[in-house]
Amino acid sequence: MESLRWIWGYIKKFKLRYFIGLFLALFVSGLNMLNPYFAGQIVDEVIYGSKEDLLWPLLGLMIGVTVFKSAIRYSYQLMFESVSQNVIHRIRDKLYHKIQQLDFRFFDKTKTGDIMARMTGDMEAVRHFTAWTIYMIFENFTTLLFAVGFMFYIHAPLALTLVAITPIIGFLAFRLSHDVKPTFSEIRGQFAKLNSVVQENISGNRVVKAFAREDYEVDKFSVENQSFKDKNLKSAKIWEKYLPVLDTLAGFLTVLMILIGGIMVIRGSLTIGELVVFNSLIWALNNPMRMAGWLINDVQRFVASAEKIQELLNVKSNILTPTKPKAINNCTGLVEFKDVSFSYGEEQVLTDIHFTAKPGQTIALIGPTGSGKSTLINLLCRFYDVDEGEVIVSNTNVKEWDVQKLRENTAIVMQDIFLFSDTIEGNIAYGVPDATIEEIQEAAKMAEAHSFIMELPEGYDTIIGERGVGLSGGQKQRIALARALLKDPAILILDDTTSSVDMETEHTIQQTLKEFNQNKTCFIIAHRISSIKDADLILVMENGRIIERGKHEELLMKKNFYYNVYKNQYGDFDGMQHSEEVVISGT
Ligand SMILES: Nc1ncnc2c1ncn2[C@@H]1O[C@H](COP(=O)(O)OP(=O)(O)OP(=O)(O)O)[C@@H](O)[C@H]1O
Repeated sequence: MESLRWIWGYIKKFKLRYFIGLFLALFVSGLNMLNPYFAGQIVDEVIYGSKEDLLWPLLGLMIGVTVFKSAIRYSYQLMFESVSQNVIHRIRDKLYHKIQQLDFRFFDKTKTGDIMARMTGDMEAVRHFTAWTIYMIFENFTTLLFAVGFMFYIHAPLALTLVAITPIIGFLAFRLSHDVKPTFSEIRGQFAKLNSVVQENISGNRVVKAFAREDYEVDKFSVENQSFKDKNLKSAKIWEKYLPVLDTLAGFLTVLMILIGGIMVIRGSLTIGELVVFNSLIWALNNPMRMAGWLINDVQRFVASAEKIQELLNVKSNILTPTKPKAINNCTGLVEFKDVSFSYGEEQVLTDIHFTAKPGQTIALIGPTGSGKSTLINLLCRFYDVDEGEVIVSNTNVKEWDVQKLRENTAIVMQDIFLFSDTIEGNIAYGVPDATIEEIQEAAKMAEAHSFIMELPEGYDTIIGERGVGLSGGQKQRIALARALLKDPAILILDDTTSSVDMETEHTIQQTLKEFNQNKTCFIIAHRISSIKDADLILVMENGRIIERGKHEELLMKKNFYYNVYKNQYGDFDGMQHSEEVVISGT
């Protein structure tokens, strides 16, 4: 019922068309009574009444009714199809819009394949229900009502005998509906799993091949595929139990009608013509019985899919713009972390983080993998909310910002670079769609990407494959950097952005960035000392805490974690020599 109410919310925008369709279906149900009536007239009046001149007009009427009925049926089928396409178009739009609003936590725990299953298979089940199932139920039901009414009008006792069987059918239909429903939920769930396996396999196909794990992947798929088959068969077994009974009852109805009707004809209480009418109308009783099983399946499939779609539509994002966000016209780039603690789940990932980054400063984050560097940045962009403390940007808590504005003022080059299957120009201009080609080229030059782009056969018009297939790791990083620089943000965040770029190119990029960042706040996460040594403030992180802070020289003097990293990267001799120089210059 809930699912019906939900789909009605979408259908009602097109209710005029839908009701005209239903009215036409009702009209056709009524027309369905005419040919049996004419057939009865041919028997009683033409054959037994010897009114041969009525034969051709009656046959003509029968042909006319058939053609007319087909034309009307075709037009209302088109109406239902058009409403269903409009409905599904709106739901798909809404779902896509919803997906854009959902936060990182949702994507952390939801598989892409699951979302894809809702956008495709579940949508199709809803479309089928709106376009076909509803009118089929209505058409079958109204035809049955007309037929029963007509039968009672012709011969009430015979009609009553035939109708007496319907409670059994009603009971069976109810049982089938009840038994089959959970299996459809299972099927939809399994379909989502199957989709996830396929999606992950395609996304990770290079890893699969590199590790020669094709057989393992095939086995993994087979397990899910088998389970999908089993769940479908389990569902089929349930309706296979009921469908033959419904079918037999439908057949039994014909036998019953011939038997009792025949006796009545012999006894003279029914004319042969009336028996012919009953015989022609019996399909209107039979058909709904035969269809009941299939239609119930369709309804339950729709309910399972509608529930899945509603579930996604009802997910609430935790990261929302407040009802009255603070109006910040000029983001200064001042960033303050005040005693920030954070966890993704049970385990604390950041503890007591505090620091201030002034406009124009470069803040570097270094530390072992998993120490919380990227997480800290995630809080700055409000991809997640802090558990304790405050993240303040431009003197305003990030929770008071309009989320979109906050992100417009930050540009991030993520560790896991994602490029769209679009031209290089389109990828660089992603954040600034109306940028001129000169501005795009300028950003590419700053990111040291211009020269390699120009060497490509189609330059900036080169279409890069999904996720940037066709480019080297360093090239992808430079395009992602250009994309961020083009935004000209108040806060620039580079998460391991030059890790795949050679030292020389990295050095050139750094020099360019120094000029570019003069009045911006820049965060650099890196593992290479060379990437961060010129930073105004280096935060050394371990286990979610800042364990050292200061400038390069100050940290070397501390001879602690940072010093050891430096020693490892530059070698003992050079490290010692350099640190001595530093100590000397620091004294
Ligand atoms: N989305 C997430 N859900 C749950 N745990 C996460 C998530 N992202 C990171 N973590 C965990 O949080 C901790 C910090 O991860 P984070 O990515 O911030 O580290 P990092 O210092 O940036 O590491 P690296 O240098 O390898 O990029 C790790 O233990 C990681 O497993």
